[in-house]
Amino acid sequence: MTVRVRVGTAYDVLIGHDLLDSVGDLVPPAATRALVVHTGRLPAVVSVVRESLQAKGVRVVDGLVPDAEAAKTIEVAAGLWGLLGSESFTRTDVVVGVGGGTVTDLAGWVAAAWLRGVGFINVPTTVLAMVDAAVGGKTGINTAEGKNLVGAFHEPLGVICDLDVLAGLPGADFAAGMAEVIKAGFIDDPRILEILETDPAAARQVGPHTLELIERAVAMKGRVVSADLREAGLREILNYGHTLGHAIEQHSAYTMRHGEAVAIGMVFAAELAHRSGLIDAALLQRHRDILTAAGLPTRYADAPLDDLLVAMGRDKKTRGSTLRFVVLEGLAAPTRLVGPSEDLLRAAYAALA
Ligand SMILES: NC(=O)c1ccc[n+]([C@@H]2O[C@H](COP(=O)([O-])OP(=O)(O)OC[C@H]3O[C@@H](n4cnc5c(N)ncnc54)[C@H](O)[C@@H]3O)[C@@H](O)[C@H]2O)c1
Ligand SMILES: O=C(O)C(=O)C[C@@H](O)[C@H](O)[C@H](O)COP(=O)(O)O
Ligand SMILES: [Zn+2]
Repeated sequence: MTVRVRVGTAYDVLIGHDLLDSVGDLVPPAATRALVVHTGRLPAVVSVVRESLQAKGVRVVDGLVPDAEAAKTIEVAAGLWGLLGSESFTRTDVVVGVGGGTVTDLAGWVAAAWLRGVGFINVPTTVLAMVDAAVGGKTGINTAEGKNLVGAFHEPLGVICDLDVLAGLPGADFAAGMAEVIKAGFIDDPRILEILETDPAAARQVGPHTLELIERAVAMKGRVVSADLREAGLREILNYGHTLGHAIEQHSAYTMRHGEAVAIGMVFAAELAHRSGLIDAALLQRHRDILTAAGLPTRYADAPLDDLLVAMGRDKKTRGSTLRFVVLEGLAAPTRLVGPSEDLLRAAYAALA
């Protein structure tokens, strides 16, 4: 069964099996070249994508990039722009990102900036990229000062989520992707939480609930970004857990997975909300229970809060020197906590130790 989630009126996210050879169908008829951005770690996947593009008469250029967060740098992006230049890519040509969220973020940004914007297609190969990174049009890279500080909103032409590729995904990466699915559960779709509470193994490996969990998370993200692509307001809810999460990722020099850092960040946000009288102890504990059952971290004490506050000062939700957190005022009821006191921040952080 293939599920199709329409995002806005612009594009579809396809979720199912045996979908890789349909990537070529997303290429606009005028395209003659495609840059396939990938890490070299999934040769069988890239080979099917390449053949699918070639079958449409498109010449494929290989854009090999480093694995994981090392791909999201200006140097790597510049290398790909060099390739696009030497291969004379025009505005009708396309970029295809095949990989995890780091690859789709990079590929999207390279496409967003090339000739001020060419088309790109995402072929996410991790749970995280399928449910979140490849969908919604946030593209970008990191700088030395922080996470995703340079980028653009640039929507893909389409997204192909072939669940077959998840068979070889390490358990820790599977669970890290589920952190974003759990995020979707807390901010919008409690059915996700019920599924994971009934079947905790679903957060760690492919199983009978994988399709439904991915579909629910994509549908939620699709609804939100369709209403607020450029994050004027509503879209901020997708940042639940990310204010502290991004700071922790950066502090770990990106040795901690994005989803793991977001898991800790969600517990921090829940602590802030509980200590502000917005949520009860049971909802706070539900965060810890579901994330722990998924094999995700909920404790953290590896950095002085003062260091993390510097990074949080560069969070995109910050206004001037005022930190703004997405918090819950109930299950599936996100709101904002604006300018929490230093005492509150320190107490919530201490509770993570
Ligand atoms: N743009 C957005 O809206 C958005 C949303 C969420 C996260 N992100 C970004 O996504 C990134 C994290 O993505 P990620 O968790 O996919 O990390 P990742 O891209 O680093 O992939 C994780 C690991 O899985 C490996 N891998 C990928 N597919 C595989 C497969 N099918 N089988 C075996 N191994 C495979 C990769 O080689 C890598 O080592 C972060 O940079 C984060 O900021 C962006
Ligand atoms: O799509 C969004 O909007 C999100 O916030 C989704 C997040 O899961 C994702 O990690 C995103 O890249 C964070 O964006 P940023 O604007 O905080 O860099
Ligand atoms: Zn995220």
